[in-house]
Amino acid sequence: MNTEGLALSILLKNITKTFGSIVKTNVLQDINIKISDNQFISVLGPSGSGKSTLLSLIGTIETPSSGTILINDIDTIELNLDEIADLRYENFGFVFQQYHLIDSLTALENVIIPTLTRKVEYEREKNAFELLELVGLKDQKDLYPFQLSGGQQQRVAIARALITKPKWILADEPTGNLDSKNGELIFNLLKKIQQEENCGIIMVTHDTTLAERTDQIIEMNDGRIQLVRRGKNGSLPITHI
Ligand SMILES: Nc1ncnc2c1ncn2[C@@H]1O[C@H](COP(=O)(O)OP(=O)(O)OP(=O)(O)O)[C@@H](O)[C@H]1O
Repeated sequence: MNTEGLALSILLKNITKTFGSIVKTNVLQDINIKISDNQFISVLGPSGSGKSTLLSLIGTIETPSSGTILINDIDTIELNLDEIADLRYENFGFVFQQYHLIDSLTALENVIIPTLTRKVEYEREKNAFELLELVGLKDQKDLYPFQLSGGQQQRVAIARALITKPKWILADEPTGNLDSKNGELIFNLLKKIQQEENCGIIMVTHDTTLAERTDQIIEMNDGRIQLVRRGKNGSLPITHI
């Protein structure tokens, strides 16, 4: 595999994930993957194949049962909980199928939320407003989630994921609750973010047509990576090792 010239930021080596102590369920096995910076990657596979678990492991929300995860050459196993939280904050923004906005806060306030426990060098409100502008919602900044459509709520959630200036957006079925028009809009927004904000995207999806439009597709089945292949326009190195 030729990854010369590309910064490698995520490496998963010999990963397994088992849930349960008495009744054990092997959810992921033999996961070996290298991901270079700033790619748009989709994860496809049947329900229960382990896509969300893989995303949670990459985002350091879950820990592997065995194997190694390196993020920017840092072995996550070596880190304590505070260090993991810092690494997660600096590298990952999360977007979910259900938007998980706080009902009692405005769009702008929802975007600011992830920064509140942190010291930041930028002006929170100004930055949040600029991100709402980026996702096309500056005029809706003072609206509450119930006043926004599903697609608009997902755009707020994407702005919220970007406020920490992450290196990666990890999106778990971001278009899963949306009709095809809004799904297309969210996909195009993620593509724009990849291109303009210098941010990689890893997106779990059931939508094969959208997946084909990403740089690389990781196909999963039964807890294993079956295939890693380029999307239709992808020209980047394959990441399966
Ligand atoms: N915390 C947990 N405890 C026990 N089993 C779990 C846990 N999380 C996931 N699983 C099991 O792991 C398997 C993979 O789940 P996962 O959500 O990763 O699959 P998925 O491919 O994302 O599925 P879907 O497309 O339906 O969201 C499933 O059988 C699920 O029941």
